[in-house]
Amino acid sequence: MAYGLPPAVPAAGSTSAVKQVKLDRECELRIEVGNETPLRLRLLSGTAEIFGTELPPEIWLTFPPRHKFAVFTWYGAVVELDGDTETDYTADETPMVSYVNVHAVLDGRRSRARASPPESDSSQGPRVIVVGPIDSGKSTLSRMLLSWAAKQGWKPTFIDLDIGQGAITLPGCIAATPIELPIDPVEGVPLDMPLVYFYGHTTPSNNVDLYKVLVKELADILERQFAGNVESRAAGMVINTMGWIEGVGYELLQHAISTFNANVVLVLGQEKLFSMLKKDVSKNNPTVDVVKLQKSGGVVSRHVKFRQRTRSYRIKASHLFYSLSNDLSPHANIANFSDLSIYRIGGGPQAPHSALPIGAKSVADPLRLAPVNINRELLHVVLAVSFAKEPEEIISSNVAGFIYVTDIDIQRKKITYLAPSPGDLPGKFLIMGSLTWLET
Ligand SMILES: Nc1ncnc2c1ncn2[C@@H]1O[C@H](COP(=O)(O)OP(=O)(O)OP(=O)(O)O)[C@@H](O)[C@H]1O
Repeated sequence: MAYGLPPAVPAAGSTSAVKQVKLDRECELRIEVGNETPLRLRLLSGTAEIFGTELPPEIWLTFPPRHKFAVFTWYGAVVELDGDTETDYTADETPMVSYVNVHAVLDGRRSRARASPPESDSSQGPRVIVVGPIDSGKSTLSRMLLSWAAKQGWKPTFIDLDIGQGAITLPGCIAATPIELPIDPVEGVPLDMPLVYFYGHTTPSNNVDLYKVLVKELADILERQFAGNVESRAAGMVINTMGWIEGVGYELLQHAISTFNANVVLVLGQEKLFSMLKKDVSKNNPTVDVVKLQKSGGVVSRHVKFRQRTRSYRIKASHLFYSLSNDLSPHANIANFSDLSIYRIGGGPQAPHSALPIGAKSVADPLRLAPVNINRELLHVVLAVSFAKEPEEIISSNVAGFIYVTDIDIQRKKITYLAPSPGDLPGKFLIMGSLTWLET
């Protein structure tokens, strides 16, 4: 957690002043931190939580500019704020009681799973998938359910299928990680041991087949892990999804539900999606619970610009450089072109249209592996470092981390990149998508 120093005395003329807010039971303080400076907040008395994680008493937490969150209290609390906010207001109507009721049901199922014979089907805890349109609060609800479960000693697995935002790692990835402690309200999901697959684009329409293949790979590997781990099997999983719910987006939701064998579908904020899923999911498997939940009035809708900004912020902010070493300060490395084998997935045969027989259509193979020639186009591109030992394993392998190309010297055939640690990369094969990052 980002623990801060005691409050500084505000400078003369400063607009930020320390203020106290008293919250009655079951109320929340909704905050958008100002655009320029961080906000410090502490709990003075009572008890309160941020998205399921309890606040430590009297310790200042520092939230970065533009951060949006809520401090909720079940029994009443007084909090203190130090700094500028874009907005802060208290709400007494929240869906928190219905959310915690869902948690209680899941908790019961976890206990029953733990009490069942290890080999039996009933030893599988809840597999929850959270779905809904963009900005319906899916990530936030996933986070609460995970933190409440962790607080009670469970170690549920968090799976993030949202390639647009990427709560675990970079956008363009799908990932899973065990949650052993309530999620830090400032730092977010821990990056200790994520299992990451690189899709390489921020929308699934770039390559729907590849997206499905990677979801299946992730599900298969988790299934194997669960088979050997009674504790995580009983704790189950919480799956966060994309806000794309129409057309192919809907098909991908159904694909995720069946691939992960989800048995609880939580639908946030949309009646139509709920009734469609209730019909379609129950048809295939009547034992799946499809539950409608109210969207919180506090969820802040982020316009496209802000999304792009958070996306590049996330890429910048350490996630690009997470590595197994957990060293978050990037190192600049130089390699020869011949040292790196870069591949792209999909895109169809390279034969130009004119080379095909008249009337023939080029059949784009979405899973085709194509070697990439190093040229200036790679500048500012984010590449994933695959664990694959052979090129044929690239699609089915997870990734160790990412590098970011900062310079290409065509004459000397040298490539300069930022990586999480100095020295050799943990794998020889690199994957390129459409993910770039330009510091602005
Ligand atoms: N009760 C609340 N009070 C204040 N802010 C909130 C509240 N609930 C959620 N938010 C904020 O609203 C924003 C959107 O919420 P969230 O990320 O959960 O939505 P989402 O449905 O997952 O979005 P997406 O489809 O883009 O992934 C986040 O910045 C989150 O911190």
